[in-house]
Amino acid sequence: MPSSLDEVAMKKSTKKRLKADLVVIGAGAGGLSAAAGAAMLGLKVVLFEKGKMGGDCLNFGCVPSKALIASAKQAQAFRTADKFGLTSADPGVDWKRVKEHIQGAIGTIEPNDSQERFESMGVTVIREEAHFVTEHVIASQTTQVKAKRIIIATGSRALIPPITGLEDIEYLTNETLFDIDVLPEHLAILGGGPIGIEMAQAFRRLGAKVTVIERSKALSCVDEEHAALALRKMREEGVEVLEQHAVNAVSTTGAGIRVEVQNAANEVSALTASHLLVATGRVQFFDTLALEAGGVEYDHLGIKTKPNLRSVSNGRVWALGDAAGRGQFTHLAGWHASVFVRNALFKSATRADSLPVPMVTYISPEIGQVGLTEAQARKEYGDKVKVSKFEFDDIDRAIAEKDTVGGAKIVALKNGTVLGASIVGEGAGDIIQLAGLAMSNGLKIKALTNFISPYPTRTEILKRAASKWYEPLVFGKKAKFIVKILQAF
Ligand SMILES: Cc1cc2nc3c(=O)[nH]c(=O)nc-3n(C[C@H](O)[C@H](O)[C@H](O)COP(=O)(O)OP(=O)(O)OC[C@H]3O[C@@H](n4cnc5c(N)ncnc54)[C@H](O)[C@@H]3O)c2cc1C
Ligand SMILES: NC(=O)c1ccc[n+]([C@@H]2O[C@H](COP(=O)([O-])OP(=O)(O)OC[C@H]3O[C@@H](n4cnc5c(N)ncnc54)[C@H](O)[C@@H]3O)[C@@H](O)[C@H]2O)c1
Repeated sequence: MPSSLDEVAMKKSTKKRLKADLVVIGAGAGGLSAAAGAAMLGLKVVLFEKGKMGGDCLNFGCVPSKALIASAKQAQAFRTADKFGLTSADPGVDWKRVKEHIQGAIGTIEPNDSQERFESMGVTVIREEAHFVTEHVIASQTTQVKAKRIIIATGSRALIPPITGLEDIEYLTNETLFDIDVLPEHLAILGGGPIGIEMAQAFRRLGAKVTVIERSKALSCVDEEHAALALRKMREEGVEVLEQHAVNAVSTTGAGIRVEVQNAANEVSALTASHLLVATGRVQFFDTLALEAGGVEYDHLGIKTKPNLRSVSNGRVWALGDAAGRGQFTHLAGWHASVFVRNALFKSATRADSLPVPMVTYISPEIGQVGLTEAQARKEYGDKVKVSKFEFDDIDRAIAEKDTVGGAKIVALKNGTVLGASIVGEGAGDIIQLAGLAMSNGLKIKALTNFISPYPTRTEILKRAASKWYEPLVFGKKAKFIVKILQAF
């Protein structure tokens, strides 16, 4: 029930007053999916967005980065055409038109996330910054809403590390990268996570010199062996990846941005780049939300929530997406919205961690990962773990397409329970979904052998990796003996 404090807050305010079943703060992947679901189920929803509808993914994240990667992939195809009997060429890169392509992709998707679309669903959209007034009441500059439930889906922003001189120079983040006027001559990238590595290969393929500076290991989030293969291929394309390198200081000189680095042996050197991208992770920002007024506890990871994403301290509040501090993916934010709808509206008891979350790194070769990596599984389950592998160089479609780099590995317990899978190679992000389906539905490795895979596809690799698991059994002495006996009947 609303407290008297809420009533006082509502009465004292001169703002427009509304009542809602659900207030959603943030119109990114998480907030929009939850708002749409609730509105379609007949709830009165008020949605606050202080910036662009669609949040990070549409405007400064997945969509522009994947559009850029698509341009870069085409540029690379020019260079490597010779292997198909075509004449290779150095692609002419028109950065202005590449940017138009990026904006075109955003523009095509934008209507799905637009204010008009949500208003047509019956959602009240307020394009202002929102904050808590009490545990029940959310306000923006013009409006105050008393809500039965509140969703915090406020996302994250680039974490800016405390590096000497960084605040005094003009550096780029994901919010400014896709707006730059010229293609960088030399792009230095701080951070070898998914953002740094994806952008490194894309800009290199478009013609920039690229140096990634990673303080520990690049792509540490995925299977070690597969990350090493992908990084080797990127280095062969000319991307410089400095691992175990700390950045001591940055400054602007006449020649550009000077980055002073120190390697693991404490040797100091410097490079000068035309542009510097900071991609050293993300941080949730709750500074303007007045969470204390809402009685919402949080820490450096995000809003403190129960396994069903409900706040530990204010039962009316739910946290979705990046703000929940449980991973940063658009598909995860979408799943969080589903967890909210199932729990809050259908009173089910779905946990946010009840399904494995796949991740795809959109480089060439692409890396798709779901569940535990081999190293994680061995650490947790020791010698109960068995790994089954298959390489693309024995997949006919890959051979026909002259792209046999990489392979698949399935990590399972010896009883066939799939713990994880990783694929490196063209199409990995699509292929990994089969493993995700199996894991999400408790299917054992046998299920990955028990379907007809169309020939010739790259997806066949998962079935071949799973079939390898059974090779000793199917083609072993025991099987041969049984077949021999059966021939007598
Ligand atoms: C360069 C880059 C590439 C990425 N690529 C991928 C990818 O390929 N695949 C993938 O799955 N993920 C990718 N991600 C991650 C993905 O973008 C995020 O995980 C996802 O956008 C999170 O969605 P969200 O709804 O939690 O937050 P967001 O999309 O960040 O939305 C939050 C919204 O809340 C608004 N907001 C914040 N505070 C307030 C307030 N007080 N009042 C009103 N509004 C507020 C913000 O303006 C924002 O619009 C990428 C991220 C980056 C940066
Ligand atoms: N394909 C995808 O799905 C995709 C693509 C991009 C981003 N994302 C999401 O966005 C999140 C953020 O990506 P990200 O790459 O910024 O972060 P990240 O946290 O994944 O990686 C940051 C990297 O920067 C390094 N680092 C931190 N401080 C440093 C410093 N001072 N100097 C040098 N290196 C430093 C870290 O060791 C780490 O390797 C990802 O975790 C992911 O969830 C997903």
